[in-house]
Amino acid sequence: MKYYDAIVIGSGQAGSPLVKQLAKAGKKTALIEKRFIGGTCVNDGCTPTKTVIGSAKAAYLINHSKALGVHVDNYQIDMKQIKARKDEIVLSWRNGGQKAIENTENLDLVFGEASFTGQKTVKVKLNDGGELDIQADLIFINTGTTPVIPNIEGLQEVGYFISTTLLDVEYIPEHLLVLGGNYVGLEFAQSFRRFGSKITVLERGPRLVAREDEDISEELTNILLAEGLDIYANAEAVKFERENGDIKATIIVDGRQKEIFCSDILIATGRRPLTEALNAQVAGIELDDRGYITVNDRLETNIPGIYALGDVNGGPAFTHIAYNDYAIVYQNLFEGADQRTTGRQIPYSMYTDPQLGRIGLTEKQALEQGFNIKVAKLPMTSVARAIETGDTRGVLKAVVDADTKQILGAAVLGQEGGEIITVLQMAMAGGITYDRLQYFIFAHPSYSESLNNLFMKLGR
Ligand SMILES: Cc1cc2nc3c(=O)[nH]c(=O)nc-3n(C[C@H](O)[C@H](O)[C@H](O)COP(=O)(O)OP(=O)(O)OC[C@H]3O[C@@H](n4cnc5c(N)ncnc54)[C@H](O)[C@@H]3O)c2cc1C
Ligand SMILES: NC(=O)c1ccc[n+]([C@@H]2O[C@H](COP(=O)([O-])OP(=O)(O)OC[C@H]3O[C@@H](n4cnc5c(N)ncnc54)[C@H](O)[C@@H]3O)[C@@H](O)[C@H]2O)c1
Repeated sequence: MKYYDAIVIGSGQAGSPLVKQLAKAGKKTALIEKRFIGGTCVNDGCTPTKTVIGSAKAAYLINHSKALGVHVDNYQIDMKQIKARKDEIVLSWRNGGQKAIENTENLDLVFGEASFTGQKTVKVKLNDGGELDIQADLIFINTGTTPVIPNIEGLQEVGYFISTTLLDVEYIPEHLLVLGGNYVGLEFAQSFRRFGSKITVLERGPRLVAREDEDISEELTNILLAEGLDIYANAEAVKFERENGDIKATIIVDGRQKEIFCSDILIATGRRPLTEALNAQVAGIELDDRGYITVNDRLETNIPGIYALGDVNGGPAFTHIAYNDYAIVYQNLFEGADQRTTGRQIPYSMYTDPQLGRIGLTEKQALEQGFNIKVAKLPMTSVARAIETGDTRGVLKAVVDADTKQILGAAVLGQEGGEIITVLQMAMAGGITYDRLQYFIFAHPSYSESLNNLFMKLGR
């Protein structure tokens, strides 16, 4: 048995910064990672998808440059080059992260799969053979999630992509059937449409991005339809089979059966926590009924000294939230702070093009919570910067408290939506009321300047 002060399981977006700080604080620390440094975000998620989305955007711009007086006769999509560029960027992040960890004193990096053997003891099945038994008083679990694969007749036989494997294709799928109409499904669907694939999206729920307000979902759906995607809501695949080299999908849309022929399938139907291998029950760690680790608002499990950070604790599954989990735990343990997850802001941005930036409450949530609200909306066609740049797709929407004038939430579907939402997030954090933003000085011509006109819609 080897003794440490701290063990971190998983080098995701919380574990990687945490191990360096633990070691710096003088704790003898072990980081156990079964795959790659950087976890999902660096290797399978944010970094590679946003790199591929960058290539897809270039294709879109070429296709739409004529309206700006720029005529391009010919262009080719080189999937091998797109993949190579993605690999290079991912590797540079992964290797840079690994080097920083290896160069940290007091920190052992162990490649292998960790599982609990007792309350504070862990066995590591080493990737290059053998096992290692370790023990520590402080244990931090940051094992993340993995895709959920629906149990559909014939799916295993015909084969399918998940987000990780689709990132490695070196050809353009002829007709990609995408199951799931949310973040993963839509970012990939739009990108591959721009590379030249025919795309069909099946969403089981009543509409795309169903957590958003209906008007935002509809606006985004119309943008994607205009790019040539076929979209079915209230839709599920019930059977797959091979027929003459194609995949025949039997689907049910609005209760009616239909057949679709496609060449490839992407499963983007959500993710589940990576807790099975952990053997958490041996340590007495409580999981919820979906397998997520239960934590309090300081991210500690029911076992004192064992924490769960990032996607695996069932909080909002975003990199910046995993990072904030790290910040909360670190500040509480080493800076004497009392940081909690309760009430923290949850911004996010979906990287369709245009992006959908979001912060705070939707209109529906604000009404459900009993606020007396006013809603402001401004189409991107009224935004000077968008008109001048040549892309007026989308809309800005803000929900405010009519009594206190506080901003309760906002959605920005438009160019730089993910950046504009940050301006609103800071206004919300600083308690800047909407009436002050009506005459706030923003640089001209910027997208953020449109916030003047957005809030003017609410009157003085
Ligand atoms: C396609 C895709 C695109 C995404 N894009 C975005 C985006 O644009 N913006 C955003 O904010 N979020 C995005 N996300 C979500 C984001 O990637 C995750 O929220 C983030 O990576 C969460 O990190 P984490 O720290 O919880 O764990 P992860 O990053 O998932 O890391 C967990 C690590 O633990 C390791 N591990 C698991 N079990 C064990 C074990 N038993 N022993 C040892 N090691 C183990 C895994 O190998 C992994 O390296 C995306 C996700 C996907 C799938
Ligand atoms: N830009 C970003 O921040 C970003 C990008 C990608 C992923 N992510 C994160 O990754 C996580 C996973 O994303 P995701 O899109 O895979 O999951 P998700 O849970 O967000 O969406 C899955 C969608 O699939 C639908 N669905 C489920 N089963 C289905 C079926 N059998 N047939 C058709 N539709 C079905 C659901 O109704 C839902 O709309 C998200 O929680 C998100 O936080 C974030």
